[in-house]
Amino acid sequence: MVKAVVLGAAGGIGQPLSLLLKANPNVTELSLYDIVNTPGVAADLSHIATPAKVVGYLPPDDGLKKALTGADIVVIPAGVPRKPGINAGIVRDLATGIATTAPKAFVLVISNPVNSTVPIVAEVFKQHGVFNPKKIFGVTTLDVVRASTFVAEILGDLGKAPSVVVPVVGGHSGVTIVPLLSQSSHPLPSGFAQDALEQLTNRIQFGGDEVVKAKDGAGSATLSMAYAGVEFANKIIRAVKGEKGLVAPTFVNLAADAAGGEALKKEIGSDLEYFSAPVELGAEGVVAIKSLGKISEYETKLIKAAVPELQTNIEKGVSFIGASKL
Ligand SMILES: NC(=O)c1ccc[n+]([C@@H]2O[C@H](COP(=O)([O-])OP(=O)(O)OC[C@H]3O[C@@H](n4cnc5c(N)ncnc54)[C@H](O)[C@@H]3O)[C@@H](O)[C@H]2O)c1
Ligand SMILES: O=C(O)C[C@H](O)C(=O)O
Repeated sequence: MVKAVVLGAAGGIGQPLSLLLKANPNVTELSLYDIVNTPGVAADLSHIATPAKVVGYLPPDDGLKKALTGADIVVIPAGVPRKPGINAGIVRDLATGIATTAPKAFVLVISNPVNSTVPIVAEVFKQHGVFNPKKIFGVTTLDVVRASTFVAEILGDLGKAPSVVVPVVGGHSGVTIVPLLSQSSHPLPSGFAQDALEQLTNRIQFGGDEVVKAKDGAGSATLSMAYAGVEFANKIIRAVKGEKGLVAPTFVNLAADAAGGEALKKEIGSDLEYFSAPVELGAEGVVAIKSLGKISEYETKLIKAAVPELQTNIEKGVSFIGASKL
């Protein structure tokens, strides 16, 4: 029995994400919460012949509390694309709901800027005395998905895209996104030039801009994000159901695994509180934060460039909650 909850379920990401969660036969309950339209989305999805019982909730009559009651996994795609200030308040309020109603749930944060919204969730949980770093995750899977696709394109065979694995570490915005292309399961063609490598890295780091531009500024990635979000959520659901050895890059508080977190800080040469690293998942959340392994000189430089930006983003999230207390 797995209850999944989507907060922001009527949005561009929320709807296809809810559809894909409804398609997972291991989900037995699916609660959809948004400030608009969830009854319609829920009625529509409820006709799909899969096990999940789907219910839509709106803010009146304690809708958030009802949606969250008994949640095992909460996915948050609520917010407005490219409006960090607005999203900070939305995520703070939703995190307060989770901390008071479902503090033991796995929380998967999609709302941007992930480098700041994850610390926001963590700070709210700390205020409520329910912080468990093993269960709060920033979803960076879209960067991983993009890396697989773009590498397969370069190899001239999109058929390989599903099997190309490239760890992407750091954070989820611009230069904080660090693809470890030297570790690609499918190596780049021999003689792949440094400037081509830099172009590919840049394309992964700024893949979001490509979509925003193509949509004429009317929105950002929604369908690929829903695909990526469910790829990560489904891994969490498999871990909750007892599967072992599942590893995925995700943005976590490094206290989630004290020894692994300390070792990672040494590797990146910084005592950042949060970082996206390959994480082993288990029924109780983070089992281990993995080493980055052997990385190239170029990737070392990319990490160096990511650290100060990450530090600023993390501090912004932490201080947003500090300031809200005043
Ligand atoms: N992590 C990633 O890789 C990634 C990728 C793409 C987009 N995003 C982010 O995801 C978020 C959503 O993007 P979208 O394209 O789906 O936006 P959208 O505007 O299409 O949908 C957002 C939904 O959130 C709802 N919402 C707003 N305030 C709410 C609240 N207080 N409680 C519940 N729901 C609320 C809205 O009603 C809307 O249905 C944005 O912050 C965007 O930047 C993250
Ligand atoms: O770029 C955005 O605003 C959305 C998202 O973070 C993305 O990577 O596509």
